[in-house]
This record gives sequence, structure tokens and C-alpha cells, in this order.
Amino acid sequence: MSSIHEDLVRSLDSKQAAYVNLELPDPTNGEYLLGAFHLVPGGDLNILQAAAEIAAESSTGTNFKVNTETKFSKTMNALVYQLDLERNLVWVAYPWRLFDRGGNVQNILTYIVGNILGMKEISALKLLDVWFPPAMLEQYDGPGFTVDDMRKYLDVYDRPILGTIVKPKMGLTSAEYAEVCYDFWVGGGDFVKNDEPQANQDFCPYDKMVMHVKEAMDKAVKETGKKKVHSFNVSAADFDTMIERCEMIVNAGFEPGSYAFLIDGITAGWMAVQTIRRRYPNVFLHFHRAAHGAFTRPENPIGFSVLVLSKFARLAGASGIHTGTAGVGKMKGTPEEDVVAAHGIQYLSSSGHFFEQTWTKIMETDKDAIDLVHEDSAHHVILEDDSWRGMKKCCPIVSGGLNPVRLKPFIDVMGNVDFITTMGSGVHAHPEGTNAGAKALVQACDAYLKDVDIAEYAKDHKELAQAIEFFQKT
Ligand SMILES: O=C(COP(=O)(O)O)[C@H](O)[C@H](O)COP(=O)(O)O
Ligand SMILES: [Mg+2]
Repeated sequence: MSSIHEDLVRSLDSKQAAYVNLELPDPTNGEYLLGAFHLVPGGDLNILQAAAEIAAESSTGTNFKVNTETKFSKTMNALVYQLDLERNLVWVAYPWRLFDRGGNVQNILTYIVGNILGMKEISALKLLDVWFPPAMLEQYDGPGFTVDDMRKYLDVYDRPILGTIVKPKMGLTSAEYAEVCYDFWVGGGDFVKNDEPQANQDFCPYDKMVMHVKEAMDKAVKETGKKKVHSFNVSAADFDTMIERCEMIVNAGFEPGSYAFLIDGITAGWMAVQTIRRRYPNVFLHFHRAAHGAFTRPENPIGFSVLVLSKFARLAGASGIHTGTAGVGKMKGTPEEDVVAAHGIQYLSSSGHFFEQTWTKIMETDKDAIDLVHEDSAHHVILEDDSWRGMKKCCPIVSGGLNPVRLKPFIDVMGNVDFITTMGSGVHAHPEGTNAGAKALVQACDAYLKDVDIAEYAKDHKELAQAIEFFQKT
């Protein structure tokens, strides 16, 4: 241990010392969930003292050593096990026996990004990356219905699933709403989502919206001969209403695979996410992350990263989560944030900001399973049979502010096409309207797949030419 670290350890009081072990033999021995935090002390404490207070408050402790602790309770203490003083980074190991049994994600978050974000002892505290041991992954659902299942339903492979959000965000009647869906679908789009606040507004009653969407989808499928998908926001005031909305959709005659359930995962909550995952394992669970910016924006010193949010969404069973456009669209974001998050949830094994996460529940002893694991051409680890052994993939959903002109620039940053893109203004602001907007999106995707520059391709694809003219000038 370096002398600086020895000095810091000597500065700990007896309570703090019980939450630090800079010589923890093997943090990856399977007992611990690991977290890497950026931490700047906020008061008189040095970084190790502050980190110890964080470890205490986010596991078994409080601000004073209590007389009621026991020999066993001390074994549940989180432990600060690594420091990087240059970058103000601290690593904490959480005995995952601390967490509620039965695969409860909100319980973990209550510990590791709960009270500690409010403590006086920090002026900056951000959970940048998290690592789950294989034995822990066994306890969590992971996704049920994946984007691969959606691809099979749509018969769409080797390209992004092309989607939109109906705009205006709110204010259309249910019939007007469904008409926009129809225009997009017959323009060649695959996937339409409710916008994240769409619910049971008096001017667009939920039951009528569902019914009109079904009619529009049937018409579009008949005319195009292609399957279509609609993602319904089922977030609601309470679980009964949420389930009622799900059942309304299930009983409206939609083909299995043609609908997804959208949950505003942060404002509706993790229990809503996991309830839907468990009640409807064969429905694509679409995690919209409205309000995530309060925690994840790169300039926010207190919160957690897009990668952390996305990893927990996969653990909870989201089939897809919005992971951002890496700054190509309208939202704040960078490739280091958004693309790392996207790769962190769509592969079986990937490098995060600080941890290599392998999403297999394969135990070392499960030798026959190991040879099912191999690498694809991009050296991403994939599991031959994406069965119980591996936690299924979670699909990046890429949206905010994209348009046909920005599709290729985003793909170039993303490095693959295995995502769903949902463009709102990028379709409905097209000078010739939604149907032309959809055609422009399809044409931009075709140009990409044919490796033709969109300006070239636009020469004999008018909707794309109009989109370039319109979106490039803005
Ligand atoms: O309605 C939209 C996008 O509409 P538009 O395409 O008109 O911007 C989504 O709610 C944002 O994608 C959320 O952002 P993110 O996807 O980053 O979570
Ligand atoms: Mg939206």
C-alpha cells in the first residue's frame, strides 16, 4: 500500500475503518456488487474518510458507530477497496446478500444511489459504473422478449428498426393519432411509439387510442404486406390501472409481437418496470428514461451515468432502453457516455467505464456452456444459444432529435445497426409530412446499407432530397 494510502487509512476513525479495506483480496470473488464512484468530499473529510461515510450510509451504517451492531452485521458492511486520488475515484464492494431476495432492482438502487446522494460530506458523487458477479445475475430477471424476437416478427434484420414517436407530443384526438401512425407505417416505417406522457387524456381516451391504432395497423399491414409494431405507454397512477391498460391492448386483437409496453421507468418507477416484465414476459418492455438527465447529464456532479442506468434496466428486464444519440441528436450526450451504455447492454460481454461485464449466468464449473460462448466479427462476445445461461440482450433505443440526415452519422458513432431508432420531429417535420418523412427515413437507411452517400441517393429519391434540404438547413 502506498504511503499516501497508509496515511489516509490512519486518518480513519474506528467506525470509518470498518468500511474500508484497501487490501480486499478478491473483490470479484462473487460475493460483491462493485461500484466505481467519482467522489469529491464536501466538508472537512478527506476522500477516504468521505468514501467510508458513503460506504457506511449505503450499506449497514450511519453517521455514528452504533452499539447495536453485531459480528454478523459487520460482515454486511460495504467496503471501500480501491482509490484513484488523481481522478477522485473510489471503488466500493457491496456484499450482495444485503439486497432484497427475489431479484429486486429498486432495492439495490435505494442503497447505492439513495441517501448518499444527499449527504453533506460530498460535493460530488456519481456512480459511473457497476459490476454484477455471475452468481448474482442468477437472481435477476433480465429481458424476456428481445429485439431479436421483434426482428423475427418484423422480418427485419441487419438494419436499425425504423421508428417514430407521434408528434405533436400531445393534443391529437385518438383518430388523428392513429392517422399519423398509419401514414408512417405505409411510408415504410416499422415501429411507432406513444410519446412518454401519452396516457388517458380526455381528448384522446386510452381505449379509443388503442382501438384506432389497431384499425390503422391492420390497414397498414394489409396495404404494405409488412408487419408493424406499436409501443403503448402503460405507465399509470397505480398498478391496477397500468395492468388494465396492458389488458386493454392484449384484448384488442393485436397479434403477439405487434405491440410493446412502454414504461416511463424513472417517473413510474422500477417496480412498474419489473411488474410488467414479470406479468408479460413475451412482450417487448420499452424503458423510456424521461427525467434521467437529473442524474446522468455529464455536467451533473451528483447522480449516476447512462451506463449505470442502462445496466440496471437490463437487470430489471427491459427489452430496450433509450441510451441517447451520443450528441448527434438534440440531447446532451457523448459517445463515451451513450455508445458505451449501448454496447454495455446489447452484448453478452462488454467493457464499461471501469468494469468488464459478462452477462452470463454461466458458472465457471459449467464447462459445456463455455464453448457456447464465442466472439462475433466485432470481437463482441455472443452466446450461441441465448438461453437461460445468458442474460438476454437489452436493445439501445436511439431517439432524441435524430432525423434521416443524422442516421448515418449516428450509426458511424454507434458502430452497429442493432438498435431501434425513434425519430419524432425527424419524421413529422418533413416539409411533405409524415408519410414523406417515413419514406425519407427508409431511403436514408437504404442509402446507408448500399454504402451510397445520401446526397447521391437523394438524386432519385425525392423525399430524402426534401429531408436533406430541410434538416440540413436547420
Ligand atoms: O420524443 C422523443 C424524441 O422526439 P424527437 O425525435 O422529436 O426529439 C423522446 O422522448 C426522446 O427521444 C427522449 O430522449 P432520449 O431518447 O435521449 O431518452
Ligand atoms: Mg418523447
